[in-house]
Amino acid sequence: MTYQQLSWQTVLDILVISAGLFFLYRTLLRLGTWKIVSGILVAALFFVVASLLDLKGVEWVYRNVSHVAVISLIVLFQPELRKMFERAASIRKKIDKPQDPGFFKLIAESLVRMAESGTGAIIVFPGRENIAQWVSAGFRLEAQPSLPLILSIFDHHSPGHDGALIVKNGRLDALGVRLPVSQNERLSSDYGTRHHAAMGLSEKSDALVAVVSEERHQVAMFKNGQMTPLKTQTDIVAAIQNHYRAEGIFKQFLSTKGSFRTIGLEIASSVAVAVVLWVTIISGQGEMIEKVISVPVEYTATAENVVMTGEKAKEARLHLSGSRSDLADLSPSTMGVKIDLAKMAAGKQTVFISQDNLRLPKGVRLLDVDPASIEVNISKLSRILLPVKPQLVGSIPDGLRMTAARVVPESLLVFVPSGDAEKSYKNITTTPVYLDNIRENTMVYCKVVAPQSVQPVDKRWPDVEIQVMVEAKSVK
Ligand SMILES: Nc1ncnc2c1ncn2[C@@H]1O[C@H](COP(=O)(O)OP(=O)(O)OP(=O)(O)O)[C@@H](O)[C@H]1O
Repeated sequence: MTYQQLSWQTVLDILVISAGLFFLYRTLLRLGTWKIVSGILVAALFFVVASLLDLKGVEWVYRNVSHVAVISLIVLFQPELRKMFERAASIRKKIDKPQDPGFFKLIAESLVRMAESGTGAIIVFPGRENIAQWVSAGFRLEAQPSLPLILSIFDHHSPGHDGALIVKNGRLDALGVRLPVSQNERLSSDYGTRHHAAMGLSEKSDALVAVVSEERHQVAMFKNGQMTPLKTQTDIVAAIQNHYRAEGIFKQFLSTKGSFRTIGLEIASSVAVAVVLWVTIISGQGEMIEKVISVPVEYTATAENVVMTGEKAKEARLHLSGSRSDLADLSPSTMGVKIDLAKMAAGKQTVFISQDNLRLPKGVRLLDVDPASIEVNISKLSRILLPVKPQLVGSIPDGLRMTAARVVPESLLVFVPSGDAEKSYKNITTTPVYLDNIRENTMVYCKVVAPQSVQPVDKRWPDVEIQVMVEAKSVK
């Protein structure tokens, strides 16, 4: 990248790519998919190095495999992509906040009390996203929260203590709800299914899940696939209040734990990777280059009463300029020079080849063309009757002689260019008839063979019948 190339668009381009890389990394880190991502990053790095070293073979493999790889990645990351889109769709949705200011203290106190007494519990506080698709079973409660009610729900003598309690709009909405268990290795196997279930829902949605550990006598909060053990009631109140605060898209993405130093380092790395990508691949693809290619010249049909005569140019060499990626994708067969004969009147015409009669892709410019113009001879047509002359090849076998070669029809009505050339058309011929194998009177069907400038009046050439009559040579 030279200084001249450093426009505001380039800077914006790099910043957008950096932001994309950073958010992608953060999202995948939160979802615990970073192992796959690091594999992809190593592959990408390998490609960048190969590109810098100009290793054509490796580049070729990457270019050809990349389309399949993109589809595979979409399939592989389908759950993550779905989650990203769902998250984006629910960004504007309002969160169902509890209205009672005493709610937070009440919940925190219940959690602390249960931790002290060693009562296992899971309480779910949904965020903006609908969690219905992830949870199952459970019983509708719709009750006003109170300390005795929460404690009795999770009392292990109570039949409804198994499963999670869902809190919506500051009310106890349902109990005994089953959550999706996390398949991630992020949470140590020292934790049991309660913790893995809380982790599972926090990975799949933006819900906050509070867990009280029966064994550890400890409260932990799960949000965005991260577990945070909390010691005091004040910390628990703060965590729940924080969850209900309107979170902007940036905060959601930054919500994975990390110090300012780590986040700063990640942002700097994203910018660095974006710059390397831009310099090695993107700017390379956008670099303007020139290319010379040969393309076919195509002619449309003429008007009814005229015909094109004389030599026809078949190919033109185009000198083009465009970005490396645009020129690499050019296919000469689909971008020929098109000469429109439909509206041309009789006479000699010169058609200049320009961008207008070429089907060039957007962004590709025509610098020069050889030939610069094409001579087109358009002649009026005359209607004449031309005899059909059979094309007889070889000779009749020994002992036989040909007495006649009749053609049906004997002549055909044709259009020929009028003027001086008109008289040069003496006849039209047929596809060959090989005489060497003819031992008796034979009839064969042949096609008409005529120059391009001779056209049948009836639009299509009829098949012609050739009768070859033979007889035995008389021995003298
Ligand atoms: N998918 C689930 N959804 C909701 N709750 C679940 C789910 N799986 C297990 N639980 C709850 O977790 C309890 C079992 O907890 P377990 O002891 O296996 O987990 P743990 O993480 O070790 O928790 P603790 O530290 O409290 O022992 C079950 O009785 C049930 O109440």
